Amino acid sequence: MQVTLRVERYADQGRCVGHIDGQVIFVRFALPGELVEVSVDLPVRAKRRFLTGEVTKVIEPSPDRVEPAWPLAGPLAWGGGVGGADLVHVSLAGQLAWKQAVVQEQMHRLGHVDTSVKVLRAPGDEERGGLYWRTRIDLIADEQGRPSMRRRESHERVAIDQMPLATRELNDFASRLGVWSGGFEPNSPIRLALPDQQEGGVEDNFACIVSSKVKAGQRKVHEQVDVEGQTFRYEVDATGFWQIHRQAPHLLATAVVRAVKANIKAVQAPVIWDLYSGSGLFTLPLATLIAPDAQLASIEGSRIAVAQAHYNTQVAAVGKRVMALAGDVARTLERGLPGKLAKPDAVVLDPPRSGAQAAVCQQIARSGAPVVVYVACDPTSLARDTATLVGQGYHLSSIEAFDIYPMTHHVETVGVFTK
Ligand SMILES: C[S@@+](CC[C@H](N)C(=O)[O-])C[C@H]1O[C@@H](n2cnc3c(N)ncnc32)[C@H](O)[C@@H]1O
Repeated sequence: MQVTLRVERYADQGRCVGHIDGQVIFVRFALPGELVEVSVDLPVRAKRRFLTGEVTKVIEPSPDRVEPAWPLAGPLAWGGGVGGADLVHVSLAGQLAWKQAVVQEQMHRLGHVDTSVKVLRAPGDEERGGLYWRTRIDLIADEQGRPSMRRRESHERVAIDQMPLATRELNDFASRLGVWSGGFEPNSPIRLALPDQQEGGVEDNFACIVSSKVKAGQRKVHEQVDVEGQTFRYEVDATGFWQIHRQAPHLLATAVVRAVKANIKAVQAPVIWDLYSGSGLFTLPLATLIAPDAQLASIEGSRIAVAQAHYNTQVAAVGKRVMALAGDVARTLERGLPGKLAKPDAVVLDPPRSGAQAAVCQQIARSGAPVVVYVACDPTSLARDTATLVGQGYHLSSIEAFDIYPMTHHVETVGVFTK
């Protein structure tokens, strides 16, 4: 079914909201204020509270609308439908405005906090037009063994010979390896990882992993992150979690260290928790830059990541001050941490998209930590957890957001809570 409607405002998941015959519709590739023609999706269930659909024609465009820089990622009706770039029709300034509006709205609606959030663009993204930022990509071999991406709303796979969200170096590296020419076993998952170019880097510092097997490079890649004038080095499993934007590790680790430093000035030997700590991106600078006698407990669910965090802290000569624990955060905190570590002066947490959720927020509050630095990749989860933390006596003392996922609706937010 095709309908014409006036788009009203931003909604979640990169969609905007409108109405047809009094019924709510969430529209992909739209912008507020536009008059658009929309193809309404076939209903998944007979009884629906709302409809979904996608723009097929723009009759009155928003000033924020641009031609998709990567047409394959644009609307299906224009030959797109591929590839995780749901804001590819929005100018870079418009993307920041969109993300700011969504974070503020979610904090207001679910967090019950009115706040003004500035969304910062990562250095270099403006010049690159919001493209060429991923240091990791995941593809899947199609039936002919070529690297491909799935077309939305279908089982069709579209063979690709470049990935414009990946850095130019990663695209070139894939060309040199012959990745774009195919030859893979159909349906194999392909992961490519290439750390951002760094001086004095390690030889063969890349990974091409196909169906969990290393086809080229190494399973462990080496990352360098500059934080407050110091360079930190990490060994990271190429199949595991690492911030994907080339600038994200630097931006987030800097924001976290500054927030902790600013809030625990007077404490001589602070105790810090780093929850959902991955391979230790924040653990290393926190252990090094906050105070010479700081003690840290990091908690992470992936055993491989914990082994790497352990290795990374040993190499950085802070291993004695860090207890790297493997396990579920809620269960580990329930069991309790030993001695001084039980009473943190600051808690840093960087949970997955679902957030920390009420139980962990309550455990943090029970620990008595006066400062909580919350790194969130989903504003909805952050807003829900904000409501819990505020209910436990914290207030949101600052919030900033980073556009480390240009061309997509995703946004990273760092909230600092104090009591
Ligand atoms: C967003 S990542 C952050 C990692 C790290 N702070 C970084 O920036 O590299 C979230 C991490 O939480 C871990 N994780 C997810 N659920 C968990 C849980 N319930 N308990 C412990 N760790 C968990 C994941 O394995 C992942 O490494």
